Amino acid sequence: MASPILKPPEHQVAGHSAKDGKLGPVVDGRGLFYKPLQGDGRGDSELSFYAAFFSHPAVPPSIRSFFPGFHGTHFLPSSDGSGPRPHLALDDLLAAFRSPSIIDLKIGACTWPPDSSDDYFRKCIARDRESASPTLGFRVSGVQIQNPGAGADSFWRPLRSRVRVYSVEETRRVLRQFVSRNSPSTDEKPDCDLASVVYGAADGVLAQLQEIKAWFEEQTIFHFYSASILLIYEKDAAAAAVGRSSGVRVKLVDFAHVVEGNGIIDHNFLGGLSSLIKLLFEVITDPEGDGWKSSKVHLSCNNGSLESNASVLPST
Ligand SMILES: Nc1ncnc2c1ncn2[C@@H]1O[C@H](COP(=O)(O)OP(=O)(O)OP(=O)(O)O)[C@@H](O)[C@H]1O
Ligand SMILES: O=P(O)(O)O[C@@H]1[C@H](O)[C@H](O)[C@@H](OP(=O)(O)O)[C@H](OP(=O)(O)O)[C@H]1O
Repeated sequence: MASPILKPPEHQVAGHSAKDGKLGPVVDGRGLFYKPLQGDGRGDSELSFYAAFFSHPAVPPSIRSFFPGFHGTHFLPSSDGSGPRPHLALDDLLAAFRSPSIIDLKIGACTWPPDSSDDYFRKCIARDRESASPTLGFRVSGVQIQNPGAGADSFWRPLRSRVRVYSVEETRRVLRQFVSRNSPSTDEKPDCDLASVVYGAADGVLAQLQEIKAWFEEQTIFHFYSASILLIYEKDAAAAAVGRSSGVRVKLVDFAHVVEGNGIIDHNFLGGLSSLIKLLFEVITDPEGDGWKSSKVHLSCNNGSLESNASVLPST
């Protein structure tokens, strides 16, 4: 069989990109996503995580299914032309989708593991403070939303430099735009028409997040700093899903900063996940988006604490 042609993924919404001669992931068009091992120990750390996670007897198969399948490392040419280097071979989570809407949500008020260097701590906290992470316990890292009015292959992709500094209000809004049929690129109020299917169906986002949360309420094996949850769905499939599977996928990615849990609950990830669940639930129960009130949130973090007076959580 001829070797597959490797190319940058068409639907990558965050992280390092192989476009423009830079180092980033490539796909083979046959179902695999190859992520180059990054330097500074990050690549080795992510590789160790995948090896430990998929061989750990205490991780239930149902939880493994929320992670990309791991197929070892492959020596492949680097997309930046720097020669062959090891790549993690992962399931291509987008392989089955033609026009996917995708959002990458970086989970945790705190994005740096304990024992990070001072430089790394400073880099992370500077980015976190520009974002909704300290307040919400998660932030949007990237998003693309299919724009139905403009054709199946037309997407709204806000600039990543804007997305990563989204305020709480902007985060709430994009979670509504994500499940709306009206155009995300206008000032129109998001109609949230697909929220009950995408977020609320029996096999939808909330049901899957609750399953993940139930595991995080018990597991003390790993602490997931700076990992992301990807939400992926196809608008046409969701619109036609009445009584059938919504086809929505929830996946965890990006494990360069996972550390051992040492018998302690991952409060940082669990807190962000709970906050995300609450906001998504609000989209279903309050599609008009009126039930919000101002409250003060205080989230403790490695090396410090963060406080905010912003309007944050939905009233209950
Ligand atoms: N297995 C996968 N299949 C398909 N797409 C993926 C997969 N893993 C990641 N992606 C895409 O690549 C993006 C970046 O992934 P990831 O966070 O792992 O990369 P990264 O370069 O380590 O990111 P960062 O710079 O934020 O640490 C995700 O937002 C998603 O769009
Ligand atoms: O969210 P953005 O805007 O995509 O920014 C990136 C994000 O913060 C990553 O988590 C970080 O990698 P690490 O988590 O591994 O530090 C990366 O650093 P890098 O550019 O130094 O790789 C940033 O560029």
